Amino acid sequence: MVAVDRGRYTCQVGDASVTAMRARELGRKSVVVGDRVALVGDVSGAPGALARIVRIAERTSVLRRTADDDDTTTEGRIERVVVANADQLVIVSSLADPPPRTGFIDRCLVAAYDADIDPLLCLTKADLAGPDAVLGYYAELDLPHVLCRPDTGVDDLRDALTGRISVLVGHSGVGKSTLVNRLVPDADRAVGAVSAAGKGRHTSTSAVALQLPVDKPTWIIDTPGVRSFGLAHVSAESLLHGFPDLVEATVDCPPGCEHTADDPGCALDAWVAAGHADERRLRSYRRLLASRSGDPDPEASPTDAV
Ligand SMILES: Nc1nc2c(ncn2[C@@H]2O[C@H](COP(=O)(O)OP(=O)(O)OP(=O)(O)O)[C@@H](O)[C@H]2O)c(=O)[nH]1
Ligand SMILES: [Zn+2]
Repeated sequence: MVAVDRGRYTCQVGDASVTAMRARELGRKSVVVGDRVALVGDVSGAPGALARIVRIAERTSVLRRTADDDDTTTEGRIERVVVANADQLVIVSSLADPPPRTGFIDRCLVAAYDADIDPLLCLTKADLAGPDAVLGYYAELDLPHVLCRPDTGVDDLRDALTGRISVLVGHSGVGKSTLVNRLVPDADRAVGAVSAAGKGRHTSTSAVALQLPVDKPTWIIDTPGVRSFGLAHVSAESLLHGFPDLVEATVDCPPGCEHTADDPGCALDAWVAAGHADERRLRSYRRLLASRSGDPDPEASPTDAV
């Protein structure tokens, strides 16, 4: 399933784009972009033809987010499946305009590791600022990255995407639509101007899977609706696995240590003091830990940016 719009699902069957509705037998099961589905009815893709989705295949991966982990109401705690069956999460961050936000990248990394999806850091607007600050912050991680700028094309990114199903996430204005248009010239995603507030203008709306014109089956899933990655559904232990540069230290923590700044004897402080990991990574981890219990949104914190 490649797109959904007001209860109408678009499914790719060979070269045909088939419109389908949910069949009643699906019950309350959700169908999300990336799902492999079984269709019955008119699958010709002819104008006006309508098929029905009768079954959803077992998912190989599920990328989730909580709607908003600041919101402690039931609605705010609802866990949503963003995309099914992806094998790579492309975290798109601009190096300037808007400035990179490592807090957001860290959240995405947690979501990727939690879903067992490989992360790829895609740094855009390399013509405006260098990548050293961001790459320095992740120096202890084996994090693959690509740099994109207007004049050098997107060959490195295309190579990293080929043969995979990749989800693109990023704040508004980082240049995601620009990348998608260069990778899939037919996509025609709206490119907007960054607003004076640096927040970017919300120009694109619905998630969609697009096939890249390369020789292996290759998909990118653009998720313009995903503005943040609430992690309330991720356990404290899984959260720590989003910080592979810190996780090793915790074997020396006292039993029951929750690794907060208030935990006496938490081994993470000594680990960072000894120079094994960047102190800002520990602060970021503790902010995320706190955000899950309803404390102020760490993404709003100015210390979030490098
Ligand atoms: N200098 C520079 N500007 C870029 C680059 N890539 C994109 N831009 C500009 O950044 C602005 C935002 O680009 P978009 O592609 O619309 O960003 P987006 O992430 O899709 O934003 P939304 O559509 O709001 O989700 C546009 O004015 C682009 O022309 C780049 O590599 N360098
Ligand atoms: Zn600890």
